[in-house]
Amino acid sequence: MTTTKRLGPEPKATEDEVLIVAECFGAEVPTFQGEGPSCGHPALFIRLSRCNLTCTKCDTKYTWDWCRFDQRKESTKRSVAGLVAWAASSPVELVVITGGEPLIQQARLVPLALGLLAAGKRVEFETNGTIAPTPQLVADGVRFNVSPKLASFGVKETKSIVPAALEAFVASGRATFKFVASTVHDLDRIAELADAHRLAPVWVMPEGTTPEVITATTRVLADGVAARHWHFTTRLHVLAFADTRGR
Ligand SMILES: Nc1nc2[nH]cc(C(=O)O)c2c(=O)[nH]1
Ligand code: SF4
Ligand SMILES: [Mg+2]
Repeated sequence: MTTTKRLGPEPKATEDEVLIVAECFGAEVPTFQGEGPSCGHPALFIRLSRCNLTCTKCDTKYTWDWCRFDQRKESTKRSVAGLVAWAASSPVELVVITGGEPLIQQARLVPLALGLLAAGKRVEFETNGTIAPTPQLVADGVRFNVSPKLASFGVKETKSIVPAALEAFVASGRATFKFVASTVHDLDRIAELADAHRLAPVWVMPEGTTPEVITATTRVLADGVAARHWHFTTRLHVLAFADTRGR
């Protein structure tokens, strides 16, 4: 086989091959997947900009709240090829694609996910569960951590709970449902939603951006989660790295 040396710069990516990215991390300064079924696994992160919800308790408002943050400073266009090359240059196997809400850019995520899989990675999406995944995105090696937002998270459930999208995630066979909770009352609401939409497996994660709040909330929630035979996850990056941006 002959190889052709490319002369000059990389060809410019077309709009179809470009994603709006808030930040990529985990390669230069290593970290773990801090949440959910892969908690504790070494991971790379691609955080996409933009969200279709406006939760008051959101901890990544720099992906969508342009009253507080400068959109031009907080987002960059990155080519799919460049993102795959970035991930491929690291030995870390798991790539977490988060946001914001990553599935807003779903069409362009298909080549990204397929490129990452071809490079030997596995892929987890952190999604709010309001946008159904297309069949092309539901590939072997891809998982969805679906995090439907409760009213107590500061969003109207008429916006955050989209039954058809939740049903599509259930049907994918590749989703876990990871609810952020602060109180035992939140657990009752999670049970109602899980029953109504047949969501399984259910994971509960304590809300909080400090180790103190996470520990206190873990103690509030643990008995109720255990009694329902649900799964529990902490937020390891908050405990380990004090919720530093880029960890
Ligand atoms: N270490 C680490 N793990 C994470 N898992 C989900 C994250 C997110 O922001 O979606 C996240 C994050 O921001 N950092
Ligand atoms: S869905 Fe997630 S990223 Fe979007 S506003 Fe709510 S917490 Fe923030
Ligand atoms: Mg986070």
